[in-house]
Amino acid sequence: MPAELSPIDKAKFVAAKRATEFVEDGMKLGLGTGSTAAWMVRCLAERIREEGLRVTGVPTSTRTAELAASLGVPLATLDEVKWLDMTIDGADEFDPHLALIKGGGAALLQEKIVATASDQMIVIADAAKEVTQLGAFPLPVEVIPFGWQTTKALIEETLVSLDVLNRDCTLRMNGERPLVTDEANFIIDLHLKRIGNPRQLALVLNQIPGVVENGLFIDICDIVVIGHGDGRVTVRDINQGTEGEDFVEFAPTDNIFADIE
Ligand SMILES: O=C[C@H](O)[C@H](O)[C@H](O)COP(=O)(O)O
Repeated sequence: MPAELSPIDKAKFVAAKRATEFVEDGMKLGLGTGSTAAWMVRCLAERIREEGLRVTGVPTSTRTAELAASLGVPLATLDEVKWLDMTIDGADEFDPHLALIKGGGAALLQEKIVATASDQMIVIADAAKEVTQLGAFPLPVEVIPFGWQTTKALIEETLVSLDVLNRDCTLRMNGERPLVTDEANFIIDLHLKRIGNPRQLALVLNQIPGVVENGLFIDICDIVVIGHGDGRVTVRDINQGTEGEDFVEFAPTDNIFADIE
């Protein structure tokens, strides 16, 4: 068990813990990917152990699948369950409309499919992820490896025509080699000077041959749970137009650190 969590990890933990309180017995649940989503999987596993909560999780990456399986969270594929009650996932940025940039962990494709197939998407994030305008975080785009350089050039041309390109797009690397996603694709990160119209950008990007999906999630997220390092959580519901503040006791048990060195 780590001696002390950093304030940012505490913020992620409290957001994740609060979000798992939305989970009800019998739910089919999309399990997001990333460091914040990993806390959610740990908190969920704790509820399963302690309360006998019954859920079926649909993971959005092999990483999440391995973590959830190792902690005893029952899993199924999306094709087995077809539709989900809720997805809980992290984000790289969220704006006042709860539009998101996702894909910093290269899992955006499965994440978008799973979130879209859910009645409700809850995003969990530390407060630093909140922005007034998306786009400071490089926008990840998943492309097929065939002809990726041509696809990248077409993306850049499109961004120039929309007057949003800041500097050349970059192929995401894993050491010396291109990073390969769970779907055996590559990721191109887009460096934007501004997002422009995110809805238009998302549509235009997906029309470029070779592009599989982009990391803009628009009108998908319903609730954001924002964690703070002192244990406060802000719950913002875009459909209800409500915002409330809570406090989550920061008392993680030894069990919750079981998979952490
Ligand atoms: O591809 C990865 C996902 O979209 C993550 O949910 C996102 O990058 C946030 O990750 P983290 O919680 O580690 O900041």
